[in-house]
Amino acid sequence: MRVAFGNDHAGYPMRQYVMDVLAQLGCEVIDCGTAAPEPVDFPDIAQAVCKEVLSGRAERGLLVCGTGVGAAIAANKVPGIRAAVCHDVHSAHQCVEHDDVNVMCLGAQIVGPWLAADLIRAFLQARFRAEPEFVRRVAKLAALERRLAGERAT
Ligand SMILES: O=C(CO)[C@H](O)[C@H](O)[C@H](O)COP(=O)(O)O
Repeated sequence: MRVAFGNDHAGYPMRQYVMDVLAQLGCEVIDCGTAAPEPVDFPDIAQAVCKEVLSGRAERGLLVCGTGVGAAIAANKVPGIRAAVCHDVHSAHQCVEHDDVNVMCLGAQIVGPWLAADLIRAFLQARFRAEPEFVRRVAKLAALERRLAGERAT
């Protein structure tokens, strides 16, 4: 699987570890993160990762900031992106299975490396379950996004 990965400065300490986990899982990584500890702004990193996902160059996105929260807020501003902060393994797979999440966000200051590896594995191995209630709800998310975009334009 091709994965767009991005980290800000707060995610930087976990960067190499996450890259190694992705490599072990056989992923091809599109690197959108910072390779230096100097401060950068997570909205810029999130935007770059989301662009790769929306273009289809990456099947999933993975963002690591300090808490995962800022990255998720930023990613969810991008139409077509469904992002979630996941710090437990159940959410990491259910968010894909039920909600078709395409970008997972982690907090490098919140979870340790072993849990991060389990979360990444759970997220990447999960597949959307195209059952009527899940399809309907994801369609409603898209409809909500279109409606709000239309209201903003008027
Ligand atoms: O977690 C984050 C946003 O939710 C960021 O990665 C930063 O850690 C956070 O905003 C703190 O910023 P700082 O410049 O590292 O103090």
